[in-house]
Amino acid sequence: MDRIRIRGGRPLNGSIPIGGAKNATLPLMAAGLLSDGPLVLENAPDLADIATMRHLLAQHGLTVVHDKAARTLTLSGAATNLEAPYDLVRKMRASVLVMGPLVARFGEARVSLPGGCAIGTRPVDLHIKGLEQMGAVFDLEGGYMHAKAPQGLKGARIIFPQVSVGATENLLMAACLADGVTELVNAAREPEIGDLAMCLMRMGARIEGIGTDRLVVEGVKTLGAATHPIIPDRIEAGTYACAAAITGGSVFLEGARMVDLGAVVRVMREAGVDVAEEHGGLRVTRSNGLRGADVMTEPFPGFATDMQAQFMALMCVAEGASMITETIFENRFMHVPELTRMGARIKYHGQSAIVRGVPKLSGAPVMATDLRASVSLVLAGLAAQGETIVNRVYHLDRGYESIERKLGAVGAEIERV
Ligand SMILES: CC(=O)N[C@H]1[C@@H](OP(=O)(O)OP(=O)(O)OC[C@H]2O[C@@H](n3ccc(=O)[nH]c3=O)[C@H](O)[C@@H]2O)O[C@H](CO)[C@@H](O)[C@@H]1O
Ligand SMILES: C=C(OP(=O)(O)O)C(=O)O
Repeated sequence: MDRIRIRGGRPLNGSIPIGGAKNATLPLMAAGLLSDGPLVLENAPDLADIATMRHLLAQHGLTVVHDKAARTLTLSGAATNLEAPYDLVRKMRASVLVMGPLVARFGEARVSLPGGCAIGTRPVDLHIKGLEQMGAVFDLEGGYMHAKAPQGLKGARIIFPQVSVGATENLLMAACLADGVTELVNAAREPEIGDLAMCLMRMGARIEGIGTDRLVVEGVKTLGAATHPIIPDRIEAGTYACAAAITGGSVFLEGARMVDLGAVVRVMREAGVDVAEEHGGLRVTRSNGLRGADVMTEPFPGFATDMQAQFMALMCVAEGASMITETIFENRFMHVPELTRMGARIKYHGQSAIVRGVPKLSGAPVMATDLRASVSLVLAGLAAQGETIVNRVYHLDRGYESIERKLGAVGAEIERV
């Protein structure tokens, strides 16, 4: 059951529930290492990455209970093993988020270096440099980062030379238990960071500047129990917004919030898609033709790199040309050759792609190497004439819960085969 078959050409109409954000849940789970808990995370999605993080934390010694019916994750206990093994870290890069909490609370961590991945080299130097500034000493041995801070971490002024979501999260968590004040300058402002900060505050942390690029954290001795609702997944919402738009339908995205979508809504409107706030969610409707629109990926509130592939699929059937520039990751156009196999006209050079819209795509067997590239092929398949088979569905299961059920419920002809 690792392929999805789609027969395209049906406009989507109805309502799609948006789950808790994968990219908020993963750091929130890592925050469970900072206290004995219990930390109760509400609105938890059921995704492969969440299961991987659960395994990682369990092998550190935490008790992690995922009540899928109640959609809660409950984390409790203290870490007894300070090593994050290669086998789990290579499966999911966000595993590196255990490093800050482990060093801050236990004075030591041994975390496998994640290595590169399909979308770029993705080094973790900013995580390491920040922790070093806070007094940790690093050794690299056998592919592992071994960090030690036997006297605990100390507050520091850390100026990020480049915006990094993961490094901001790791250092924010570490700073909560450091001695003194930590200032994170040029911090990432993604909604998932605000969500993490809110949860840490509920656990007893002292943080100022939430939602800005300067976070100031006054370390405390211990953190405690908390219950925290996870924010809705803005990338899942944006993806289904593209599904409504590419099929010429009208879909209500239950739970989605305009404020989290940043530039994505502005660009979709420029492309001729109507996005409106309604009670409890967003309605996305496309009644007329799509127009080409240019985008450049940027840190939040700019256009999210995690929406680039989906927007490109949309632009494949727009009238006119669109220029799509990827500035965050150096290799995030792996969907281009696959979209081309479906009849798209795309040329790319370096970090920019020109998409010239065509009236129709045609279904084909396709495969992709990462999560968002895979879902862009599902979107193209929904609009294409004939049958599309998307292979390697395990990529989709990392970030989209019940994708075939959610799309099927609004009229798509889609099944797992
Ligand atoms: C689990 C999670 O939340 N993943 C998201 C997170 O990934 P992640 O946290 O890995 O992404 P970053 O924001 O750290 O990466 C941004 C850029 O900075 C570079 N960099 C990062 C750290 C570092 O130490 N050195 C360095 O050079 C990266 O290679 C990349 O080019 O933010 C990305 C950018 O919005 C999203 O695409 C991912 O979906
Ligand atoms: C790139 C992504 O995730 P990760 O950082 O976990 O690889 C993503 O969610 O699109």
